Amino acid sequence: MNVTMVSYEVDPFAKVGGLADVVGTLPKFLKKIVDKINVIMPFHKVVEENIKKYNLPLEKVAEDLYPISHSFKYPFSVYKSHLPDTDIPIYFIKNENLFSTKDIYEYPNKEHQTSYFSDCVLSFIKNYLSDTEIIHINDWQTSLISVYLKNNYRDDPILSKTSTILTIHNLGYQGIFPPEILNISGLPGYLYNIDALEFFGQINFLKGGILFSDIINTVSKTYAEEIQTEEYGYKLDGVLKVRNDDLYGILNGIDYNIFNPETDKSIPYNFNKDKLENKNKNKVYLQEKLGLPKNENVPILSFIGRIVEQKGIDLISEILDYLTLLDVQIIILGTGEKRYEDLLSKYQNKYPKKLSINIKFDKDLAQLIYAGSDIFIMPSKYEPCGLGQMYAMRYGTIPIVRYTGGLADTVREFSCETLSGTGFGFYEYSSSNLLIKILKSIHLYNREKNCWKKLITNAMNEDFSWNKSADEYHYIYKRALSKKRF
Ligand SMILES: Nc1ncnc2c1ncn2[C@@H]1O[C@H](COP(=O)(O)OP(=O)(O)O[C@H]2O[C@H](CO)[C@@H](O)[C@H](O)[C@H]2O)[C@@H](O)[C@H]1O
Repeated sequence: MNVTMVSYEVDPFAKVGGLADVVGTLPKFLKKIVDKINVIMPFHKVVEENIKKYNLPLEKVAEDLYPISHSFKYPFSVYKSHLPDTDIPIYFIKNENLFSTKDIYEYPNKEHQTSYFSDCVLSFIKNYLSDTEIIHINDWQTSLISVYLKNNYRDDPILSKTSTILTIHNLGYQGIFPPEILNISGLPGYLYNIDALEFFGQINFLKGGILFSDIINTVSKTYAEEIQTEEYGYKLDGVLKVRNDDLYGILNGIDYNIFNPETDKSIPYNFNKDKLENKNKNKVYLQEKLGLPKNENVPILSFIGRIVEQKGIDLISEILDYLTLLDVQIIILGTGEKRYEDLLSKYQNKYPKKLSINIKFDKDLAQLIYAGSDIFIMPSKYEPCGLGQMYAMRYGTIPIVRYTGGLADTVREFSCETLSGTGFGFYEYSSSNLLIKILKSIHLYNREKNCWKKLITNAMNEDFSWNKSADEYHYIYKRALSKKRF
């Protein structure tokens, strides 16, 4: 079984969110069960920086290649490296004009960039990775790959032999553009049709991925159900229901070797569940680093993530004033929508001794926050899987979540009576529900020390490694091979 994964982000070469973590780690676990695995991504500007930072090799393997159908007849070259500490090849599609923005999602005409990239990937696979049997695409940016394959290349002697899997990491982002993009991409005009890519007078790339991929999956079982409802379906629930027989939910894992509090080099004090005093030392180190008063007895609440509506930022900001009345410290790390960034930054000036608002992307600081805080809040409006809560639990930091999507599948409500459970959560999306769970956890932290310790142990005992999920991917790969849709 030969698999080629395609993604816009792969850690550590370019990362904005959880997609990068998944495509950066899943191939390592799939390697044990498939014959061959390759990864392809764009040569974003930041890739070069990270290749140097992580001291990884880079060689040019092809140049003067062209897309097959796309109307942009610009040449591209291909560079090769490997995923760190593995021999898994990763190929970068390079075109100076199309992938040169500092922020990887900043390019003004994203439909030009992503359609060009998708066709270039197929051109490269046809010429250099022709033994590929499964192309595993991710999110809307790579969705046109399935559309090209099942329309433009259905008679191509090499490409027609490949099966496709689409993983939806976030249905909230679909890639919706004016109809002219069909012509520019070199895709047939008949796709402007309600049963194909047409979507309220526009073209929807993700809809194309859903309709033309052999198998579709999303990143938790609950989210796979939720997206077939009007509330979570972002107007694609009907299309997803049509593909219900081929739609799976496979929970993401995390890399237990990298995210290991016992060996993690990015935190000053390593720890495990029997040596929690070192977790507190990380806390004091974190407080000092962020200019908060040093006190290992005050609970730290943290949030790490993209600062966007999805993540429940409005709920957090609604209760910040009240939280500062309590003896707690709050740390926020993230970037995203300017309106939320500005809103949070205002609180920083108001409560400098209680709050640390960090509007930036900083992987090392993220690790330190997972390790040094006590409670991790993730009150998402919707959450396909969520990795933050899993990292937090691995580092003995207790999650408070809204029970939706992957958060519902990974966090179990703790009870001091039965001593079972791994965190706290609520269902109805409201700031008072979030506040109640925060108050409850602070009460346990301060007054029920034994309960709290058991809760930490339970959270640290959870197994969110990739092994089980990699087996499930293996299963859907087999299904994709046996079931080609057209
Ligand atoms: N400012 C910052 N500095 C440092 N690190 C930062 C950061 N902001 C975010 N991160 C990191 O980015 C990752 C975020 O991953 P999540 O899965 O929680 O959310 P995201 O919405 O990006 O992913 C989407 O895809 C993933 C993968 O499938 C799904 O889990 C999720 O539900 C879906 O929304 C974590 O590793 C976090 O530590």
